[in-house]
Amino acid sequence: MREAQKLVIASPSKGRLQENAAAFFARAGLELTQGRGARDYRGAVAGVEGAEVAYLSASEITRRLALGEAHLGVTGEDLVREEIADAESKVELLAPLGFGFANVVVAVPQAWIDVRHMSDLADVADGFRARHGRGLRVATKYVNTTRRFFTRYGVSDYRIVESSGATEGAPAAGSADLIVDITTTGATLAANALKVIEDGVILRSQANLVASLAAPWSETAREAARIILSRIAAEEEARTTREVRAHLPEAAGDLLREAETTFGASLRESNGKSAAFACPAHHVAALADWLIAHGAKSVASARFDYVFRAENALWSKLAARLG
Ligand SMILES: Nc1ncnc2c1ncn2[C@@H]1O[C@H](COP(=O)(O)OP(=O)(O)OP(=O)(O)O)[C@@H](O)[C@H]1O
Ligand SMILES: O=P(O)(O)OC[C@H]1O[C@H](OP(=O)(O)OP(=O)(O)O)[C@H](O)[C@@H]1O
Ligand SMILES: [Mg+2]
Repeated sequence: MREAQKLVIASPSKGRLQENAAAFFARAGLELTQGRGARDYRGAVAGVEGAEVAYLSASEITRRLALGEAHLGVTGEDLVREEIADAESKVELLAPLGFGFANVVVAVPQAWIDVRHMSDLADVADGFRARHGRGLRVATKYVNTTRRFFTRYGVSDYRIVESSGATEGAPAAGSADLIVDITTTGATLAANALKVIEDGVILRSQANLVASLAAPWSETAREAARIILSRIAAEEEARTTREVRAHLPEAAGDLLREAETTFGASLRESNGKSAAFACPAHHVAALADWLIAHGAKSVASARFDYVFRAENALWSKLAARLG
């Protein structure tokens, strides 16, 4: 009974997301340990009471989140949209994680030279049965995603051929006419003489940190989630922010305020001779140039390890949904 009250974090145990997910938790200073039992695939979070880790495939993680059998998980948005009916009400996508990028696309044989847009595909579908005596066949494991997208574009006369592997081979093998599948580099599509329909990118997916709204959010689970999310948020802010220190002849207030608004930086301290900003990492060079142009003698930037805030944005987002 007490076990069931713990926070369950589901982390990919195999496939494309495994290594990056482990690295993501490690960066946040969360050491996930794996239990000994190879059958068990359960672990813990070092130093965080009340949390346990379930190592599962990305697809199984998505299913458990929907069922409320895991509280937090790392999985692809493509799987969330496909596997969870009414995803908005069952889970909360807390944060995109910057890895596991892949597009879910509609792809047809390159030989279909007249088919470039979804409207062309709708025309083909309409005339296909008259010409071939049967409707179009679409090979995919993204059944729900395909149905929603095809309906939106008025493609109606088709049949789905469920495919769980080597989907790209289906048209050449003669078991389907076109496919809906996930692609990153496009190499597999090209190797199978397929092309992506121009407006046929259904979803630009990446790995997300996802919370279940259906899970039993006991006090223990909430407290563990709050701690874990504050570390994740602190690491994320540290990774995307730099401290910028400038030695200025006179740290005029107007100048500092202009620096803040122009570069999205926030002034942390200033004392007439020097000023320190927290600045988005991608604006550091521009801010430094600008400060030097406005009289700074030197500008140095440094990384933070963690930036903890009283207001934890990730936890606030989740708490608001949990009520
Ligand atoms: N090139 C890619 N191909 C497929 N998935 C990718 C790719 N890049 C990132 N992903 C993401 O990784 C998720 C898991 O895919 P992966 O193929 O690793 O699963 P798996 O654990 O091997 O399970 P399965 O056996 O069902 O494929 C995808 O749903 C997607 O979100
Ligand atoms: O656009 P690309 O970079 O070529 O990647 C796309 C391929 O990668 C995935 O398969 P995966 O290697 O995961 O094998 P699987 O089908 O066994 O899951 C996906 O199903 C595509 O087949
Ligand atoms: Mg795969």
